[in-house]
Amino acid sequence: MAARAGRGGPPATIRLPLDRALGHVLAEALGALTDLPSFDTSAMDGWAVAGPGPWAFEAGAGLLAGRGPAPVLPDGTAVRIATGARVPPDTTAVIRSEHAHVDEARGLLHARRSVVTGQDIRPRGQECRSGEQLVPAGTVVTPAVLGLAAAAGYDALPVVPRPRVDVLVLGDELLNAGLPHDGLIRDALGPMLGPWLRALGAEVSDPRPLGDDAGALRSALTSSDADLIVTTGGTAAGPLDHVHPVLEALGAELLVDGVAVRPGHPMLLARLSPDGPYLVGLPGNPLAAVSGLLTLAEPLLAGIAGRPAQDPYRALVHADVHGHPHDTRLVPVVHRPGRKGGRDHVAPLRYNGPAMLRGIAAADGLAVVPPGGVRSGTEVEILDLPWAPATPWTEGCFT
Ligand SMILES: Nc1nc2c(c(=O)[nH]1)N[C@H]1C(S)=C(S)[C@@H](COP(=O)(O)OP(=O)(O)OC[C@H]3O[C@@H](n4cnc5c(N)ncnc54)[C@H](O)[C@@H]3O)O[C@H]1N2
Ligand code: MOO
Repeated sequence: MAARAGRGGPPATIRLPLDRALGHVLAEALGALTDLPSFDTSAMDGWAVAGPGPWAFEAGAGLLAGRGPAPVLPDGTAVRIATGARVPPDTTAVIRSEHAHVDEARGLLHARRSVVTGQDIRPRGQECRSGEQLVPAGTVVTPAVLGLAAAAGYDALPVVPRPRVDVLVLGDELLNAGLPHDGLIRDALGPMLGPWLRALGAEVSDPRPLGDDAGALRSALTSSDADLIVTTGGTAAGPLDHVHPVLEALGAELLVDGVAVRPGHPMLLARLSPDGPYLVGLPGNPLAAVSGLLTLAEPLLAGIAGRPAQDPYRALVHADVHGHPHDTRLVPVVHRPGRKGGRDHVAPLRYNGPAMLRGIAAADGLAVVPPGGVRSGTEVEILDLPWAPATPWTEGCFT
């Protein structure tokens, strides 16, 4: 539902220079603007040779990287060549300097080992031809994608603008500094949500502490120009839980109003108006808020940003995990390699109560545990945390 909502409109496209494009999603596929390499290139420092040896050569620095085209290399001759230099036409092979014997007296070059035609030459177009697709639309621009784009001739990239997110932190009991005291506790969600949402590709404003003030919540919602508003706390039915009443007063459409998931069952997804921002209401219990982040905010943002949603996958779980009688549980897990011939698996972590963050801080994923629980050795679906990402588009392409 959240992913579908996010994909509702066509994603906008902007062009950003390479040094500002990191982390954005490509709005279009990147086609190579040139052959790569764009000329036959020496892969080693050594000698370009033509025909069978020994080869006559002239003294001097020879062919260097970054210079214009070299003249044709006549049969039976050799010329010094640097890594990255253009290989002269009619070159048979490049011989690495450590595999060559230079007879200065006779002006002859000998190979110390057999020479294979084409060795240590990177032929033009070896990596790609001009126009060939390098990276599909929807790919997140990583440092490596930036390098590839530059190599292929790009100065700017067509990307989807980052979704803008406002974070509103509700609760009179929250402190922003120091130790808990007198029933007051530290706000654990404000410091977590900005970086987490940025890791999902969003542009996030500083979290705004609003206390338990329905009027402040209402005016924050109506004055926001974000694509998504994330609230924390106030989703349940307590005396100071203002999220539902304020959404109702604003005529918002509730798309998800509670889920059969623990922790996180009161999470909600709403749209403030048909063209207005979405709102993800995260429960106040910190691990319950993480559940809502992964299952509502992440797919919604992926949809808005044109990014493919996480590919579901399963992994062996290494211990019995108890279940909720009728709801699905999300349990922090960490991936572990199999030892002594055992299979790779995930280990469930302790300290996974709804109000705890100790388990998730050590985790790289959440296991989806069906009602009733699972036995050790069962496969369960895993939701990755954003700092344990996969790159689904490479599968089948280069493997
Ligand atoms: N009668 C019922 N009460 C509750 C139910 C229920 O089904 N029936 N569900 C419980 C569950 S489960 C959750 S989760 C919470 C959700 O409540 P809210 O979203 O309204 O959250 P709050 O009441 O505001 O806070 C809950 C809890 O979390 C602490 N909190 C809130 N914000 C933060 C923060 N930014 N950093 C750290 N901790 C925070 C808050 O102090 C409370 O302890 O409702 C249950 N109640
Ligand atoms: O969402 Mo509560 O368990 O579901 O913390």
